[in-house]
Amino acid sequence: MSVTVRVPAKVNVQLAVGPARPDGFHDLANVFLAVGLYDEVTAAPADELRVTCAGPDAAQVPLDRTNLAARAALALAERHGRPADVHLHIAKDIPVAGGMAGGSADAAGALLACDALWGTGASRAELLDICAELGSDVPFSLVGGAALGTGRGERLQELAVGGDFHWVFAVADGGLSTPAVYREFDRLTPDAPAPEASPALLEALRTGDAAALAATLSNDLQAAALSLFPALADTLKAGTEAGALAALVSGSGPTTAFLVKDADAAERVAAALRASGTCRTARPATSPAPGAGVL
Ligand SMILES: C[C@](O)(CO)[C@H](O)COP(=O)(O)OP(=O)(O)OC[C@H]1O[C@@H](n2ccc(N)nc2=O)[C@H](O)[C@@H]1O
Ligand SMILES: Nc1ncnc2c1ncn2[C@@H]1O[C@H](COP(=O)(O)OP(=O)(O)OP(=O)(O)O)[C@@H](O)[C@H]1O
Repeated sequence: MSVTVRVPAKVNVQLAVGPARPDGFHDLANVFLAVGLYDEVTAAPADELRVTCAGPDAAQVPLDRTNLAARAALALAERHGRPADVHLHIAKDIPVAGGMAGGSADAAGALLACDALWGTGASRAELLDICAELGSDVPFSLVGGAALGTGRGERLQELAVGGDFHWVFAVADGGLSTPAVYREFDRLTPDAPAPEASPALLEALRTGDAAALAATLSNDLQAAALSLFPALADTLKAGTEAGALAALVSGSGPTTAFLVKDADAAERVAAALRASGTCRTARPATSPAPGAGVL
């Protein structure tokens, strides 16, 4: 018997970042939107904890206990006083170290898959609690849809979305370390104001208005990501020239996100980005996508 869970990637349509806190994290107003690029995590009984991974970026994924999926299984097992005797297989389609919460998706997926496999019966509140311990983005990977994350991004308020949005994601050659991008933000922004969600952006999500969303997208980490990975400016320019409504760095990058009018525009912009030579590949996807779910 095995259990497979599908989990979406995310893009941050607003990422407002405050000053560094005493614990090293930053307070955020983080508007998450789940997008239809997915990892699948399968949990099956095994003699001991084992992780395998397949997919184009699999070589960059650690298979030891530092893997976020393994950490999720260990955290659930420990709380319930049982061994983490499970084989976790990750079918990886979300870019690694790309700012799309791929590791977080695998953590949320492993948690849900182990809960079902082991019959743990953890409540939603307990699962969300474990998610928050594992990482700031992990609760959103479980919930999906759209949500405003406050605190370090782990305290979620679900948001209504009035329609589908179409995107293209340009996958960069290489990754960026999330802590390094936050450190660069601190260096570039010595007097960051307290973060606040944009009412105009929340309204654009609520009405499903792509043009209004395009006018309100923002990412306070973008300048830091560009400072560490200057070639991203060429990718942003290529997508904009190809007709995207708006372009921004996804979270801590280096994946870049292009909001487009419809599915046809997504195919056109993706083709232009691939031909531009400014990214490794370009992937169309729609949002919102559902959160982690057993298949
Ligand atoms: C950039 C985003 O992806 C936007 O959603 C997230 O803020 C990052 O979330 P994540 O990868 O789950 O991050 P965590 O695993 O919780 O933290 C990794 C590191 O990122 C930095 N970090 C993360 C979240 C936050 N609110 N402030 C931070 O400064 C810290 O240096 C932390 O040590
Ligand atoms: N299951 C996992 N999948 C991918 N990377 C993992 C996983 N577990 C641990 N890692 C490590 O975490 C690092 C960041 O990977 P991840 O793909 O989660 O980055 P990210 O998408 O930029 O994260 P975020 O958007 O949440 O900041 C990788 O370089 C890898 O070493």
